[in-house]
Amino acid sequence: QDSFPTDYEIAQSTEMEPIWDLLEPWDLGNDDLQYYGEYKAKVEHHAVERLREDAEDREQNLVLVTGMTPTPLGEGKTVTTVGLGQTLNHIGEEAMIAIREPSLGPVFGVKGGAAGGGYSQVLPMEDINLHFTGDLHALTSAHNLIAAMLDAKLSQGNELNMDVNEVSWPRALDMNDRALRETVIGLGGKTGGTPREDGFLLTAASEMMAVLCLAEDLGDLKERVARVIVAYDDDGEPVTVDDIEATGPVTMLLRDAIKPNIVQTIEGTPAFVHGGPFANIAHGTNSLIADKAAFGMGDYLVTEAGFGSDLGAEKFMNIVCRLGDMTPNAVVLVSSVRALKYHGQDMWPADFDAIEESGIDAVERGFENLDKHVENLQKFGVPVVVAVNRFPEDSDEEVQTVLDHCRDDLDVRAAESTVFAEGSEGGVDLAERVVGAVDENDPEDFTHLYEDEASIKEKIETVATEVYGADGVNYTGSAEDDIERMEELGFEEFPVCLSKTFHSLSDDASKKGAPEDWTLEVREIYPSAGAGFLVALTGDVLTMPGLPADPAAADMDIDADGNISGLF
Ligand SMILES: Nc1ncnc2c1ncn2[C@@H]1O[C@H](COP(=O)(O)OP(=O)(O)O)[C@@H](O)[C@H]1O
Ligand SMILES: O=COP(=O)(O)O
Ligand SMILES: [Mg+2]
Repeated sequence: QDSFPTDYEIAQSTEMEPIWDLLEPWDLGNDDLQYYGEYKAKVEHHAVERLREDAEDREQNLVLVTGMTPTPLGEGKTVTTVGLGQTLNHIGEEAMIAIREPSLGPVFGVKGGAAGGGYSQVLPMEDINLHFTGDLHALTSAHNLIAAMLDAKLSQGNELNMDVNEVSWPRALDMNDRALRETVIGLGGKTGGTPREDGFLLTAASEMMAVLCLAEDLGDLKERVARVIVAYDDDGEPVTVDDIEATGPVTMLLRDAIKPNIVQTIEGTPAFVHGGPFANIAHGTNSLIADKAAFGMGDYLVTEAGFGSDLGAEKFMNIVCRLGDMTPNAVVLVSSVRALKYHGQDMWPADFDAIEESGIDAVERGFENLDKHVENLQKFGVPVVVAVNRFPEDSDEEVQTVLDHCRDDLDVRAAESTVFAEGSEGGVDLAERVVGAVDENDPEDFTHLYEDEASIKEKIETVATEVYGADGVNYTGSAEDDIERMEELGFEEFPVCLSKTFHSLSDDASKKGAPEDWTLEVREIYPSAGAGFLVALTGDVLTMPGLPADPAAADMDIDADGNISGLF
C-alpha cells in the first residue's frame, strides 16, 4: 500500500468549501450557524427546531451501518457510513450522514481516528480527531465538576448523609490511562478531604455523554442532568446532581456541546459529527439531536452504531430508536475478508496480526460470525444489506466468495464496496441495493427485542440469548442486589445497555465465530437515570481502557510549520 496516500494526505489534498457555502443549498444560513473557523460549525437551537419541523414533510429513510465482530483495527463502518452517504448523493438522492465524534483514547491508542478513511472521510480530519469543537473537553469538565462538588459536600459536613462507600460517580478523562482506573483520593490529612477509593472512566463512558446524546434540547438536557444519580445516602436513597446543587453549572458547561457539529465529507456531503459514546462501554451512537436535524435536511440519513451488531446495533434498535421514536428502514452490515479470516479460529485480539492464511477456506471458516450477525439483525424486522468492504490485499476470489455466500446461502442483499479507495464511484452497487431494501421495507415490521414492561432480568436474558448466543445469564457480584434496588427505585421499565467486550459475540475476548454452550456473566447493574437506561457490566469489560506498549501516538508528529504526520 506504499503508493496509496495516507488519510491525512488525502484530506490535505482536498479543496474544502467554506462551510457557509456548503450549507447554503441545504437551507442553513449565517444566523443558523455558530462558526468554528471556515470548515466547522454548530447548528443553533432555533435552526435545529426548524429542521425538526421540516422533517415532518420529508421521507425519513433511516439507514443504520453496523458490522460483524471486528478485528482490533475496525472493519470500516465509519468509512462505509461516509462513503454510502456520499454515494447516495452521487446517484441523485438527498442524503445526510451522522456519526460520532472521536475520543482521544482510541486516537492515540490502537484504532486511531474515527473520521473515516481514504476517499470517504469527514473533514477537517485532523481537527475532528483532536480538539474538534471542544465537546469532549466540555463533557470531561462537566463530569468532573460533579465529582468535585460531590466531594466538597461529602467532606464538609455531609449534610446529605452520603454513604462514603456508596458514591457511584467517578472522575473522567478523555485518555486511555489504565493507571487511573482505580485510585484512592482525599489523602493529605484534614485539608485533603475524605479518603476513599475512586477511579476514572473514559469520558466516552460518562453518563454526561449519554445524556448529551439522548437529550431533545437544552431544556431537556438540564432536566436529565438533574436526575443523574451520583451516590446513595445512609438509608440507601439516591443522591442526585440536583441534590448537590450542580445542575445549573454543569448544564452551563454543556451549553455549546449540546449544539450539533456539522462539517463536510471529501466529496462535499454535509455530515453531523456529534456525541461520542462507544458501543462496548456505552450506547454507541451519535446524538439524537443530530439525527433529528439531519432528517430535516435529506430524505436519507446514514448513521453508524459502534463495534459489532451485538453492541452498537442492538443498542440502537432497543434503546436509541425506542427513546428517540425512530424506525430504521435498512441496516448495512459491514464485513471484511480480514475479519472473516480472524473468525476462523479462537484467538486473543493481540494475536490478530498473526493471520497469514489466504484463500477461500480461511474466509469460509469465518462465515459463522457473519451469519450470526445477519440472523440477529433480521430479528428486528429490518432488511439487511451486507457490504464487503474491500481492503487492498483482498483477492477477487475472496470477495466473490463472501458475496456468493450472502446472496446464495443467506439470501440477503450484498455488495462489494470500494468507497475507501474510490469514494462514491466505489459505492454505487451498495447504494442501489440499499435504496432497493428501503423501497421494499415495511416500517411496520420493525420490532424491539423486548417491551418496556419486561423485567430487568428478562431484558438482559433476551439480549444475552437472542443476540450474543448465550445459554443464559449468571448474576455475580452485586448484580442480584442491584436489580432489587433498580426495582425499588422504579427503574424497571428502563431499557438495558449491556457493557461487554467487542472482541467476541460472547463475554470472552478470545472466543471467535459464534460461541455456543456458554453463560453470560453479569456482575453489576447501575442506573443512568439521566439518560434513561440501566447499565449492566459483564465479564471484565473496562470503562477506562489502557494504552498498548506501542500506541499509535508514538508514530505521530508535527513539524515547525504545523504539518501533522501519523494521524489516521
Ligand atoms: N477498505 C479499506 N481499505 C483500507 N483501509 C480501510 C478500509 N476501510 C477502513 N479502513 C481503515 O480501517 C480503520 C477502521 O476503519 P473505520 O471505518 O474507523 O472502522 P469502524 O468504524 O468499523 O471501527 C481505519 O483506519 C480506516 O481508515
Ligand atoms: O464504539 C465503537 O465504534 P467503532 O466500532 O466505530 O470504533
Ligand atoms: Mg467507526
